Amino acid sequence: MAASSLLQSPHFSPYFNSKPKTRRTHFYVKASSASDPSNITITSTSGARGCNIRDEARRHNLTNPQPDHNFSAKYVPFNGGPSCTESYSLDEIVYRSQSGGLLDVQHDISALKAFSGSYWRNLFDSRIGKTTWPYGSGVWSKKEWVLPQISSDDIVSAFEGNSNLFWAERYGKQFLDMNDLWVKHCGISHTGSFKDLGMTVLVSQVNRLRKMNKPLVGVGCASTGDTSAALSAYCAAAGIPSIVFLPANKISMAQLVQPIANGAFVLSVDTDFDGCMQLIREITAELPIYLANSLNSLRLEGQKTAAIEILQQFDWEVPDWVIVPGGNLGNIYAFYKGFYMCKELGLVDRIPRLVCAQAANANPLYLHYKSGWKDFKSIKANNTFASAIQIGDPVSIDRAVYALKNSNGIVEEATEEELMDAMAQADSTGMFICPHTGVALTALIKLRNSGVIKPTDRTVVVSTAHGLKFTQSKIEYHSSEIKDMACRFANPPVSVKADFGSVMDVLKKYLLSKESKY
Ligand SMILES: Cc1ncc(COP(=O)(O)O)c(C=O)c1O
Ligand SMILES: N[C@@H](CCOP(=O)(O)O)C(=O)O
Repeated sequence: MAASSLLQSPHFSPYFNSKPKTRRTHFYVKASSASDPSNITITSTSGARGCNIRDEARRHNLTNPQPDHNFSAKYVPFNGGPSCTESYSLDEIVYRSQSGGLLDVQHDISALKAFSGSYWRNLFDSRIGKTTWPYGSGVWSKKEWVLPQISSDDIVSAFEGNSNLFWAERYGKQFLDMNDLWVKHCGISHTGSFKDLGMTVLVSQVNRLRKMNKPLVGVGCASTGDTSAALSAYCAAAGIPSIVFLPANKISMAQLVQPIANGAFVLSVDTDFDGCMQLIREITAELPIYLANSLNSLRLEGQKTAAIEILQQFDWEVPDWVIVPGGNLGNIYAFYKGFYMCKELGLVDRIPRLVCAQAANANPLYLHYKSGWKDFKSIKANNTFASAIQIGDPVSIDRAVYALKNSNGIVEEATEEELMDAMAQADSTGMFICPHTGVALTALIKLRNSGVIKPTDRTVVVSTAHGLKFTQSKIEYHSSEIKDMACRFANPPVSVKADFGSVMDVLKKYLLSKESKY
């Protein structure tokens, strides 16, 4: 029987029919060799009562050794070209190429290509909605494409990913005359941002390196708030010390309290994010602290799974546009890489056009794009409500330019008023987005107004963090407290005396105002 039909067979959805709390039956795809993709069987094991999912996976691996596949990955210089021979094992501690350039994780594509696009689609689909370790994670459900060589036992996961792809029906129709607008809610996640996707990969690899007795005492990052939250949570789950460098008074309270609560060593540094980034790079070169920012290409391997997930959620149909807010610029490349791998390995036949959206107060990529990609200049980023992307010297600038050039991409920007208005309008249709998503929505509004994005184009806006991390900006907006901003969509609470007549008066006024709109 062909692999794809086996995977589609009713036997391959064991969890819907079993009673997980008492006794589980696990089904595994087993390939005897990567060079013979047709030689795949499905075997099952029965879990004993009371044992946990990691134990079950461990026992399964002992009794059914992993197939002798050839999947592997290594570091190579980013965009090094076919003649480049420089490479490093993922078990080395290295962040830069010999020439000082960025690195990329390169997979053995020919080994992955031994399996068809439909094999991969079916395999990934078969893992959704289960609790099998580690595939219950949206990241590790694509393990073969992420870190193929890591033992499942070393993985540190909060079953991140599998985030909601929300059909923005009312927002699309009411504000943009669009019928097929979607918001990928990457911020509805373990620590409230897409950073969890990359951090599970990085911390898992650190866990492995520490077990190999590599000299790593802790893991560190510079952060505008979300990377530090994710790093500290995953490190805490694994019992690994984390050290975070935060720009003093430039991140939200909700973000600041996350690493504090998770037991990180928190340094509040009197500089901006770019200053913190410079410092952590210097420090990690001197001390046995592993660098967790997206300069480290391991992170992007996890983040790219959000792109694969979007395709999967559309039943492997490719959207026309994907809009991503950009700061340090790792994520826009991660999306490109995820989409590109799906095309290269035959899961889909094209990739979407990418849009990177920046705050006008922190827009070095936008300026570079507008100059026709002439020489890039870093800038001093100004304060923005989209504080997590207040970055003037993005480490992944080369990756972002590559992603945009190769996806026929566009860069847009949003002023403070535009991003706050977009956020308020989106919230008024039932979302509760962060200001960075407001930046992405502003890009969409501009591209719809100019006719670049058509009403029927299937468009995905990537929402990168949970709105609850940024309540202060919403409070200021709805109190109309922001200097030089009209706050056109503010919806302040109405103070009313505690008597029947007063309440009736304000309610009648409110209901009349609603009635006049019909
Ligand atoms: C909420 C949020 N959105 C967007 C971004 C931008 O992602 P990147 O730095 O990968 O461009 C960040 C971090 O930089 C972020 O924390
Ligand atoms: N927004 C980020 C900035 C750092 O980005 P990274 O992806 O390079 O870690 C944050 O939350 O710190």
